[in-house]
Amino acid sequence: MNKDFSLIGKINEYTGKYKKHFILSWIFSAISGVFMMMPYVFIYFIMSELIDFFKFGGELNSSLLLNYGWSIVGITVLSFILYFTALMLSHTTAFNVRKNMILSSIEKIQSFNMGFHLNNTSGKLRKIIEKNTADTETFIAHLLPDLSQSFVIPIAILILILSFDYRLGIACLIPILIGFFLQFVSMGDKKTKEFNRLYQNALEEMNNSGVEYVRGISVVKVFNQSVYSFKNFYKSIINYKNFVLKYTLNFEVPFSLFNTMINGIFFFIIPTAIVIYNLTVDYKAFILSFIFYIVFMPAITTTLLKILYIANHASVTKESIRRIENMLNYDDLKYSKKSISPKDYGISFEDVSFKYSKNEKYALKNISFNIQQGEVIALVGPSGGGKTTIANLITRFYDPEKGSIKIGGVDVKDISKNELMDIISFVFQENRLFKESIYENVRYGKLDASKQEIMKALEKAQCNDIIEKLENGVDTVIGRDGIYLSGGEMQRIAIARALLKNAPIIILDEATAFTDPENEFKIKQSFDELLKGKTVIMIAHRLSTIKNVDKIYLVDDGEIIESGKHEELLQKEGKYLRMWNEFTNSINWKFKGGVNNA
Ligand SMILES: Nc1ncnc2c1ncn2[C@@H]1O[C@H](COP(=O)(O)OP(=O)(O)OP(=O)(O)O)[C@@H](O)[C@H]1O
Repeated sequence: MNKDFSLIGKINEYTGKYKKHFILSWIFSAISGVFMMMPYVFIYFIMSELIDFFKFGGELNSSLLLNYGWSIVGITVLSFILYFTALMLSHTTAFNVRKNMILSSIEKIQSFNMGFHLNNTSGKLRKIIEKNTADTETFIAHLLPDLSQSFVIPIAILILILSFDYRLGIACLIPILIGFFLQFVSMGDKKTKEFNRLYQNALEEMNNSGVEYVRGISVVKVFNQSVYSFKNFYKSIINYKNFVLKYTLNFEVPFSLFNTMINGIFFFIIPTAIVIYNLTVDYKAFILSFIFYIVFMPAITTTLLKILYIANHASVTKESIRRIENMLNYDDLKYSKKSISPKDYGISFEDVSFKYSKNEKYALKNISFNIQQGEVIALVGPSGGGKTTIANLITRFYDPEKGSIKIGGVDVKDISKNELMDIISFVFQENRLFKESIYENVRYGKLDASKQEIMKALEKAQCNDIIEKLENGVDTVIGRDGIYLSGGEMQRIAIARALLKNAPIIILDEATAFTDPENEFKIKQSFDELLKGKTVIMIAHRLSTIKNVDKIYLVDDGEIIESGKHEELLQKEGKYLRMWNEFTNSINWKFKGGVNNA
């Protein structure tokens, strides 16, 4: 979203049922702003009485003065009460706007396909949502009431300064206008917007690399490094510092001039007063006005500085909202309305080409292959060859640029999102378990599963030994009270979840990558259960695990360069044979070293 938008209009979109609070906060604050100016009028009347008394003598009308005094107290108290109410209302609005922004962002993010999530880490998304909604909340809570005052008070000031003595009023206006002109020239709306954009970029970069740094702290510690060695983080801190410093120094002269101008109203008003004094005949009116302007000056200066402060924050908030909306402006995959159910669970790739982004090379080039329902196939090949990409396309984490992917003869684009997710189970390289009980973690596979079904899945996935050693059994919360599971144990829980889901298509991505021999044996047993009668796509590096599959596809540089059964591929004496030899050599090498994990 690069179009300009109205900040108030945008905030209003998120107020929900708190729209009334939002409007009332504005009204109360505006009235309070007008009331804040009124004591100056009474001060003028008091001064008028005093000048008459000192000049002409006679009796001082003390009851009138007392009335004026009490009026000042009353109006000031009323103004405070109104402002306080406005702040209460603006705070309630702010909390709710933030809540609505977070909820709608999460709802939208959740609906995006996995491609979005693979390219945007959860840490990055969290930072964007948290920081920008916090900026918006602060603005609404603390500055929104002042924003309405910044419209009303200048008008009130203008009326006041021009109505007592317009000549002195103009003398006041000259430095104000010069000050704002200087400020506008040096820091116009466009420049402020650009500054805020660059500032937030620098801040975001520093935050993101900070998260990366914290995540990699174990490496930093093991290698006895410091923050200086973590180049990205260090660079982003220096970048941020340089940017802010350079920009601040840019405004050293214009901002000092602005400040001097609006604080230097006396410099204009005193010479004007001297000239008018020599011309005027009504000395009382003149002296009265002059004293009034002297008393009123600080109110003008404070208000003007406040307006500048609000304008700056409004620009920051606008940029914050723009960032959230840009993130949510993701071009998600389109799902067909017709939604056809596949006839069976065979998978075919027909001349599929794909690249992750326009400027990158093709990750897959004209790939075609067929997997029959119930077949177990394996994708092997060098790192970066395109194995995971094939799996990502079946689940529609992305759509191919060319060609089509079909399940049971139906293009995956024509299968509804829910059905596609229901018919495929994905066992990832790193299986994420939620910070919940083992029972709940497995239940995510099928939300309406009975306890019996869940326990059965755990048993089939060879998880009994894990549950037995934990005091609270299946109710043990993983990640709490120092209870953590090993990679292999987490994998078995994830397999139990997949078993419970009982999807007809299973994709295993490097499923045995992190396991020790004992765990691997158990995992193999649980796999046998999981894979029974299913269409299976295995992505594997350890060739020993896929020797018996129905068909092996060797994917290299985005192409299938060899395919067939293990024996057939060996006979071809091509790349697969070389990989197999390297694999068996590595086993022998490990044997010599006395360790064999293959
Ligand atoms: N999210 C992504 N964005 C951009 N490029 C990507 C992304 N994921 C993979 N690639 C690129 O696509 C190509 C294929 O990667 P892919 O992960 O499919 O290979 P792989 O065979 O599964 O590798 P490995 O065995 O190391 O997991 C590589 O060049 C990789 O750099």
